[in-house]
Amino acid sequence: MTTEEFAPAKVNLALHVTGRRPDGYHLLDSLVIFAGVGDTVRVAQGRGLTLAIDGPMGAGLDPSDDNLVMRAARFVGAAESAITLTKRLPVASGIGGGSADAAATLRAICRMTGRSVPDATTTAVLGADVPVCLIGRPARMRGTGEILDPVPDLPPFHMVLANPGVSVSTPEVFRALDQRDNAPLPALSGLASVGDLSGYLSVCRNDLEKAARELVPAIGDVIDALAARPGCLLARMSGSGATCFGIFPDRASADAAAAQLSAARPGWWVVAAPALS
Ligand SMILES: C[C@](O)(CO)[C@H](O)COP(=O)(O)OP(=O)(O)OC[C@H]1O[C@@H](n2ccc(N)nc2=O)[C@H](O)[C@@H]1O
Ligand SMILES: Nc1ncnc2c1ncn2[C@@H]1O[C@H](COP(=O)(O)OP(=O)(O)OP(=O)(O)O)[C@@H](O)[C@H]1O
Repeated sequence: MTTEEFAPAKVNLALHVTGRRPDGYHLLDSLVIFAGVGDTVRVAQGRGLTLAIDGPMGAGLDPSDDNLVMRAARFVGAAESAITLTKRLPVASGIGGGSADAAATLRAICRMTGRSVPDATTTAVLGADVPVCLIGRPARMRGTGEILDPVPDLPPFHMVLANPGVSVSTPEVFRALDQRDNAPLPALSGLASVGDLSGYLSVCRNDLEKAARELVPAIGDVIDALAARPGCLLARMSGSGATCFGIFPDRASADAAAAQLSAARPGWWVVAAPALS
């Protein structure tokens, strides 16, 4: 028997840094959604616990015991599992690929073995983004990532995700912040249309963007290039970067923008994808 789970990209539509704990971890207030592009985790019965990695973004990723897939498998006590990760999301790029893979692994192994999926909060030991990835639905994420609240239904919309091909170290970005006590997100309500959503987001921020742009100036080029595409309602960085997203009202405008951007910037990773509801 083989079981397969999709590991969708996580997108922080807004990310406010509201404080810092004594242990150095930051308090966040973030509107998180998922995109219809991601990695795949396949689990089959195996001898021992093994991991193989393929896919267009798999080359630089080590299938060792430290891989988040292996850590997640051990977390739920998997012993006899042959896991294959098909990596399509760029590594260390602000869209939570490793966390999404960990969450998909937890779901796949629990389904296969009949165990119940762990409570999301307990999975924060695997990484701050793992709980929200395990929930896998739009959420308001607070604390250091473990406080998750559902959000009112969001309107359908499409995104273009773009990454300049430079990996970014999350701890380095947090360390470089010059302000850590920003206001929380405004109340989430009245987001019936994509215009309402982009209006709401335009008064929010990604508080990691300034520090990330100082470390990786190409992030500014990506945001400018997305914002210049016809139909783009808002462009912003996700997570700690360097992937940025543009919001588009429909699939046709997102597909056209992605095609234009890929042609203009052949070295970038560019993809159009719907927001998952
Ligand atoms: C930036 C976000 O992607 C937003 O969704 C997450 O907060 C980061 O999630 P993640 O990559 O799963 O993060 P982890 O692997 O747990 O942490 C990497 C490092 O980021 C810093 N970190 C992470 C989360 C957080 N709330 N405060 C932090 O200061 C810590 O230095 C930590 O050592
Ligand atoms: N399965 C995996 N996929 C990606 N990265 C992994 C994986 N396992 C371990 N890692 C390591 O985790 C680190 C973060 O990678 P990831 O792609 O999750 O970053 P990210 O997209 O910036 O995450 P976030 O948005 O949560 O900050 C990298 O240094 C990478 O080597």
